[in-house]
Amino acid sequence: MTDWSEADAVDLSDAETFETLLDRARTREKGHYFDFFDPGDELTHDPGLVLSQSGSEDWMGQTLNHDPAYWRPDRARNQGFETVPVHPDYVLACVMGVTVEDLSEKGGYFLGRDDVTIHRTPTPGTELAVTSTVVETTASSSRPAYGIVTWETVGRDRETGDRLVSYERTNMIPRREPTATDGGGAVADSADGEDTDGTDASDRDAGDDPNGPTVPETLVAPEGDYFEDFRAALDRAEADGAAVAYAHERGRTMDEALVSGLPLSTLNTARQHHNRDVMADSPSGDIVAYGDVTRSIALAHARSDEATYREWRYDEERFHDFVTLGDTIYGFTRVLDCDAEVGPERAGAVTFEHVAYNQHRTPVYSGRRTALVQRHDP
Ligand SMILES: C/C(=C\C(=O)SCCNC(=O)CCNC(=O)[C@H](O)C(C)(C)COP(=O)(O)OP(=O)(O)OC[C@H]1O[C@@H](n2cnc3c(N)ncnc32)[C@H](O)[C@@H]1OP(=O)(O)O)C(=O)O
Repeated sequence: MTDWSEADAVDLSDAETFETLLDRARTREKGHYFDFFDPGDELTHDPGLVLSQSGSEDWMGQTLNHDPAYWRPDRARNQGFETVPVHPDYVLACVMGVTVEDLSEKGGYFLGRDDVTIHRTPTPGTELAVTSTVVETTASSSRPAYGIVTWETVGRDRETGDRLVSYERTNMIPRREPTATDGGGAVADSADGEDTDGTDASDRDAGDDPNGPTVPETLVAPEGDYFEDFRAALDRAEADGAAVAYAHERGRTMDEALVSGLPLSTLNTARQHHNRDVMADSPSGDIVAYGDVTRSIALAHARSDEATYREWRYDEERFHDFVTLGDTIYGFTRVLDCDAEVGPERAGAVTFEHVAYNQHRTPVYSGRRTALVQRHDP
């Protein structure tokens, strides 16, 4: 009888032999199907990840988050940090990155995130301890091949146990037994970047169309980057029946470093970001950007037009469409509220709605953000 453990018993370099072997082999799968998750289940995410200055700097450089408080000791101290901290977008992306293997590596898409709180801004060298609890599992009525799962995730400092960030996140997760009626066609339609009605958004003037969307006639932009500038703009807009909303000039085209490099640096193992072979056959037709990268770029565009003091809270974050290699991400901001009573003397809270949109003017992300913004004269 052949001893198959003998090194020479099979020629693995012969293509035909190898293909036959592959056909017979069981694939040891990664990740979990929808059916695995039950409300109340708790999961501890084992990959330890140590937040690093180089990781944070790479994230900030690539996403255009160039706030000097996260690069320079003098500017960090000036903003109330003891030493240069790691950037909150990097922390959030790392906390979520290490959950992917347990929660969403099987596939499906990151749909949204709510109730995101930045509890502390850690320093380089902080080791993460991340846990998740299944909050809700629901069937998808439009996509029988998928279910929708919401988890609550908390990222802590492993040494002190202090909470760093917490949030609720929702993904579409494939079922073990997919049906033939997966609505992939609808996705393919939107993935090509065309509007579904076949028109270019720039051709439409909502104000002239009685059936068009309701939008304010006038949009006001703040005159400067400080808390008082945002408050003055809101006052001006209220007096004129206008809204405070503006676009940011910068754009960032999605390259390999952003689409595959940054998620992998957070230990995010979602195939969507790095396996072009599998993704060629998926609704998006190619690898897609990590939602946290897309979002961070849009927020960076907004922060470049704002004297940010601290990141604080985010809510109603939604990912509306795929972002693939070569897409360019721009940012648009609406100012919702200014609260002078919150925060330290030198800053006030401003609540924004930010949109990331692509070169076809299609929104790919939207979310609310409350940040502390510096005052002119504390
Ligand atoms: C991390 C990570 C992965 C990633 O980062 S992937 C990159 C970021 N995400 C994306 O690129 C997805 C972008 N979104 C889309 O392309 C479309 O939304 C999508 C996924 C194709 C779905 O399109 P639909 O038009 O079918 O979308 P619907 O709005 O109808 O949603 C489908 C069902 O989901 C429910 N739903 C949507 N958002 C939420 C939410 N926040 N909370 C709860 N449920 C939500 C929606 O109600 C629909 O339900 P039905 O019962 O009607 O099916 C990683 O791997 O973790």
